[in-house]
Amino acid sequence: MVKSILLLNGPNLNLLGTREPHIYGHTTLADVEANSRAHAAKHNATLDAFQSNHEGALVDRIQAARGRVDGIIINPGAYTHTSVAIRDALMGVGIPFIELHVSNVHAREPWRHHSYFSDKAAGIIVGLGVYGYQVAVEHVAVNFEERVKESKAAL
Ligand SMILES: O=C1C[C@@](O)(C(=O)O)C[C@@H](O)[C@@H]1O
Repeated sequence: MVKSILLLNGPNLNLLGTREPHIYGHTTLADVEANSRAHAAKHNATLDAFQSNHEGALVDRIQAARGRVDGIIINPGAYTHTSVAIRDALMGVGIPFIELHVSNVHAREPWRHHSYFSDKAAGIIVGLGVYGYQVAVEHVAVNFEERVKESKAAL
């Protein structure tokens, strides 16, 4: 059973709800996190949420999840397009993850089209607005069982 989910949000996602609402909508990060927790609970899973504007803090949080977390949902924000360090951290802990973007990055500036995460993600959710977080939680809680077994066997 998937018991423990970690939800990570990168830089500027603390401004959800007020930041460029025509792109990111009006829902706050606090609401996203509460809703994600509630959906995890429906599947008897716990969800920890962490947001940081600092790359190293996100790396530290991923490392601390090793052996404790079954699946990660990450919106790396702008680090999507730059961060080898966060990619390496995810690879290093071997925890399966979903990459998520509130906006459709592929319909935006060309430099948002490249991600350091997509080729390693179990799945990618883009452009569903904050509803994507709910989809990601449901998917991890219900469908990550096999991946969790594989990642635990590899530890
Ligand atoms: O900060 C963000 C948010 C984002 O990850 C999204 O959720 O759509 C897309 C990124 O390009 C951007 O830098």
